Amino acid sequence: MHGTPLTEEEFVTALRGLAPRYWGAHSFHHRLHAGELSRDELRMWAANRWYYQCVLPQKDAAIISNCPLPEVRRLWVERIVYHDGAAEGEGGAEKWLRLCEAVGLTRAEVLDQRHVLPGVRFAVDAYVDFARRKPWVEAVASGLTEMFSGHLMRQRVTDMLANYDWIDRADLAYFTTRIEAVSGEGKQTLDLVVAQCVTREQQDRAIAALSFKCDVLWSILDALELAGAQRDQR
Ligand SMILES: O=C(O)c1cc(C(=O)O)c2c(n1)C(=O)C(=O)c1cc(C(=O)O)[nH]c1-2
Repeated sequence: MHGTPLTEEEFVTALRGLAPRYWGAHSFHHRLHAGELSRDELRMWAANRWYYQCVLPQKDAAIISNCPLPEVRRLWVERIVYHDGAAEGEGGAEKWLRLCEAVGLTRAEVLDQRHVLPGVRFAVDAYVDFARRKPWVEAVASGLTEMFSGHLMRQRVTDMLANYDWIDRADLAYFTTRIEAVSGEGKQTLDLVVAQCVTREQQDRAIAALSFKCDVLWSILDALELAGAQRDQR
């Protein structure tokens, strides 16, 4: 049963209301920010998050392939170029690889995904699968976690520089660059979702999509936390 549509303000408030379920609140992120991760845990975090980073262009390509609107496809293609770069050795993915190297991983061991945990693979694959199967607006709405990520990434840069004295600002270029991009992208995504979701059913589906994405991100960190605890017991 779907009732009367929410006003724009109510809809945005409902979306933002999911903030407590965002991965910024996860204990693994708390430990990461507080400087409590061992070097090995930091390496596992970077190598596993690589899997998320490297499928993002496929997720965005799935949105494009399901979207009949040229004006949206034109916007969305920029996200693919952002991560993949306009040429070899450029783009977000390359910056993530440099962060991996800064925490002590070789490129080869990141690229062959040997450290990717089953739970992380499951969660990330579910995100791509969601974008392939669901109507494009829902897939776009699932990316609204970016509304919450700017603040978290800013905090991460400050905290990691303060709490891991062997990490330099240059090592965190992925985040410092991303912070700029995310404020624009987050607003663009929100405007698009608000414009497209005008019935209560569409609004409810968008809220459910964002809730699903919060679960995806949370599951990534659950898997990392559990793997760390299991290593400690050995
Ligand atoms: O560092 C973070 O906490 C964080 C979170 C998120 C997010 O909330 O999904 C993204 C990113 N970073 C990010 O760098 C990024 O490129 C990105 C793309 C997307 C997406 O769903 O399309 N989320 C995120």
